[in-house]
Amino acid sequence: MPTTTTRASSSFAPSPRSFRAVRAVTRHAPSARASRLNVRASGSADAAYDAVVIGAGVSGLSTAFTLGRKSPGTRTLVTEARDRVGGNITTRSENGYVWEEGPNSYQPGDAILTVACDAGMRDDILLADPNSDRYVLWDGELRALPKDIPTAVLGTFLTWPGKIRAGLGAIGIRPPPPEGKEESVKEFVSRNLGVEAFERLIEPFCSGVYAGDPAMLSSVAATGRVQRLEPLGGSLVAGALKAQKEAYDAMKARGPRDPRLPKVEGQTVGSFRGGLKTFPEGLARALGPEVVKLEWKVTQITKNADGDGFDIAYDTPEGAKTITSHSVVMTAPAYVTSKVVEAMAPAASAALDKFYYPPVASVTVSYPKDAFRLDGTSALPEGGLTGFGQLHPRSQGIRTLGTIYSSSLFKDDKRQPDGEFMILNYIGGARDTAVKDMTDEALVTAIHEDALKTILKPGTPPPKVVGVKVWEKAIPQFNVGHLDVLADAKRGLKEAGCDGLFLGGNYTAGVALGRCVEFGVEQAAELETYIASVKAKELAR
Ligand SMILES: Cc1cc2nc3c(=O)[nH]c(=O)nc-3n(C[C@H](O)[C@H](O)[C@H](O)COP(=O)(O)OP(=O)(O)OC[C@H]3O[C@@H](n4cnc5c(N)ncnc54)[C@H](O)[C@@H]3O)c2cc1C
Ligand SMILES: C=Cc1c2[nH]c(c1C)Cc1[nH]c(c(CCC(=O)O)c1C)Cc1[nH]c(c(C)c1CCC(=O)O)Cc1[nH]c(c(C)c1C=C)C2
Repeated sequence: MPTTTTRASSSFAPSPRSFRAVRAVTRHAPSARASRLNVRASGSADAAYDAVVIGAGVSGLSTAFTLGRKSPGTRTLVTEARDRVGGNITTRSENGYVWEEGPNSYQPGDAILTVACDAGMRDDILLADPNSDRYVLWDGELRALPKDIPTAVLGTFLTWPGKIRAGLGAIGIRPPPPEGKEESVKEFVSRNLGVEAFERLIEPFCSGVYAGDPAMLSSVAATGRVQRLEPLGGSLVAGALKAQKEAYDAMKARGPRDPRLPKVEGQTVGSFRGGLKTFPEGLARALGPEVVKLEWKVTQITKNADGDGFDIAYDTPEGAKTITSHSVVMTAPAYVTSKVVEAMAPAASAALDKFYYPPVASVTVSYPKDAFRLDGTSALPEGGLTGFGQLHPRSQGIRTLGTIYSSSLFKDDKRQPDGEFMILNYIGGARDTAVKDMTDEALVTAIHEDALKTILKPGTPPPKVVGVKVWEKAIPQFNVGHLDVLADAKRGLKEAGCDGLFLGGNYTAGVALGRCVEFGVEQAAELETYIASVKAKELAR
């Protein structure tokens, strides 16, 4: 029997409590509403807030936290539809297990580490063993992804013809980029590095980051840091050298690294003591309950009658409310934002509705430590697996996209009972959307049968089920055309006169947690400038 199962989409499912609230309330006419807001002596409605951030995932919380630190006087509110903060970050704990239902770790860039230190979480940061291997299944064998160029050249990950093709392509001996055409990841990588490198290295990477289809993902939008190397240097190698120089110069210009930040080595990834949710909960605590409002579900945003901001309508546990703000940062998913701006900015709404979020199920199970085969991966002295996890290219006959070795990743933070080893399996994605209709039992059977083919000893009985979560709309796909659609959405807002409404969140920033935080920090600076300009105009009136 499962320890726990949850089935919910990443979109907000209203609680029975908020349904009751919606039915009970009589909506206020605009004139009555104005009387509930700050009213100036002149009688016009004053904006109650300088900035309202919608969504208390990492993007929204990082924006609000940074804004609060940079401009403490700013009247800021964060509103969240669910009864908890974190958004996709959902760490669960029960019966001696601590497990992640959404993201499992982050790349420890300076932005996320700095925000964590600023919010008092320095001692909670966990960094995994920098040598943790990522394995890719190929021809029945789990092969460690090469960590550097010498390992890629000397190792067995690619065949000799594959290595030669990739090497020649990387130095620029390959077909030129097509003029005026946005390439998919599959087209870009196959052209630059050859089909073998694409199939063995990049196709599984697209699963392990987007649960996506590399024939649909855009090379410029989904792998921008790699894609830009070709135009930067004329080839991937020349571009990488130039990018390295740029990064070195930028580092020198920034000055010495903040001494509070932990040293980041090799391929390490990060988490927090007690799981990833420690981070959003710590940010929400630092902001305080007056700033972070839970179960406040935005239903509509309109421009306010005075033209100096927005009216934001909510369903809340206390009934319907409308507040006003000079600026709004929308970090809810694109399909939510599309609905709430529809009346005010129909063209932006239509663009936002185009972003695609496929379903992904995360299935966490636990086996006795000695259930694992010790070939393919190295063994802990007492059994079990070491490393980060494994990915399964679609061509290899395994339905599960990949498996995280949860018990090996952050060993110092005990997350399962003694004698057991817990793994987190992701299944579904853009090329297997049927997972959203599978029962929890069918999902567990699917991942167990796959694990028997790769890491379990033959005959291992079914696992203890720790938790099953189906994300019906999991990760936005940065598919071909993504950047154009995003530009259309921004243009639609501008043309509808919505200056002061900013689009944020993972479909704008990038899907990595670290990137969402970095974007939140950047957005806070943009907001600060915008609010200052609104206040200057007010003073001049
Ligand atoms: C299964 C899975 C695995 C992942 N693995 C990783 C990983 O290992 N590493 C990594 O870096 N990233 C990973 N990601 C991606 C990462 O988790 C997300 O990109 C990131 O958490 C997005 O944060 P966000 O704040 O932009 O959006 P969200 O987390 O989606 O936050 C948006 C918030 O808006 C709220 N909201 C929605 N509607 C309304 C409304 N009407 N009114 C008010 N609020 C509303 C939502 O409830 C939510 O809290 C994974 C994602 C998934 C789904
Ligand atoms: C199989 C499904 C998924 C797994 N993780 C994700 C999905 C959809 C989501 C995800 N994973 C990573 C990121 C952030 C990327 C970043 O730039 O920081 C996201 C959104 C990190 C990541 N995970 C894997 C790789 C190769 C990367 C890139 C950076 C790094 O090397 O750390 C590998 C990997 N992901 C998953 C598994 C099972 C796996 C195994 C090796 C699950």
